[in-house]
Amino acid sequence: MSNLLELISISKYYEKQLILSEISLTLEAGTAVAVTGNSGGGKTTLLSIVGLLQSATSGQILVDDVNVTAFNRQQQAAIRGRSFGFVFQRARLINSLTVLENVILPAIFSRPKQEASKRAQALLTDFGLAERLDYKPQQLSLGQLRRVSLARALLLKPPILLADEPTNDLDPALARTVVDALFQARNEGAGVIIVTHDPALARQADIAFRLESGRLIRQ
Ligand SMILES: Nc1ncnc2c1ncn2[C@@H]1O[C@H](COP(=O)(O)OP(=O)(O)OP(=O)(O)O)[C@@H](O)[C@H]1O
Repeated sequence: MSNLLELISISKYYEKQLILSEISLTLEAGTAVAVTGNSGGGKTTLLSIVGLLQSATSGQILVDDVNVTAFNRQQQAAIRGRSFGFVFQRARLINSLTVLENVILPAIFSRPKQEASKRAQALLTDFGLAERLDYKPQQLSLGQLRRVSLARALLLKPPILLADEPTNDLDPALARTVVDALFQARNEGAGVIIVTHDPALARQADIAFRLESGRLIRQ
């Protein structure tokens, strides 16, 4: 199996506070990794560093064996678009676009519109949002926003999926659908990192870590 992602001794300080301490992690294709830990422990910070949304104070990040640590913003944005799908707490959806348009957005330059629209509609239907295609993000609940964000993340079948508390705000049946979609992507070869408070979800992953005092401890 190939390494999709490698973190080498990543540390992060906010001001003088150490949040992440020398974290090393390898993500292989077709593997789901769960990260649990206390609230405020740095899980979201870790995920946003992995996704090149913010930089670490020290350490290296390799994506597909390329060291991207020193890439500029534009280069990192290109890697993000190509390699990552994000399912984050604050889904960055565009308020002036409909649900369907938001989900199709990542594909506008790379796919025929019809093909992208078909897959987007299929994903949104799977996630119980068939009746909401023409809604705007501000007309949706948090749980619905989370599912729109998951559909958008899955649209282009990215090699790496990063999910921050993907089952929050969802009832058990919908949580199951979302978790199934993430593991289906894993089965199709994606590397998936899931930050979660849910021990049952963490147990389902191939490898589970706990973030404790800034260190990643394998469970
Ligand atoms: N931009 C920032 N500047 C300063 N401190 C920050 C910043 N972002 C996060 N922090 C602090 O870093 C710590 C880790 O935050 P983070 O959101 O990564 O934790 P978390 O484990 O994801 O928490 P939760 O489970 O509650 O979502 C917290 O104490 C938080 O207050």
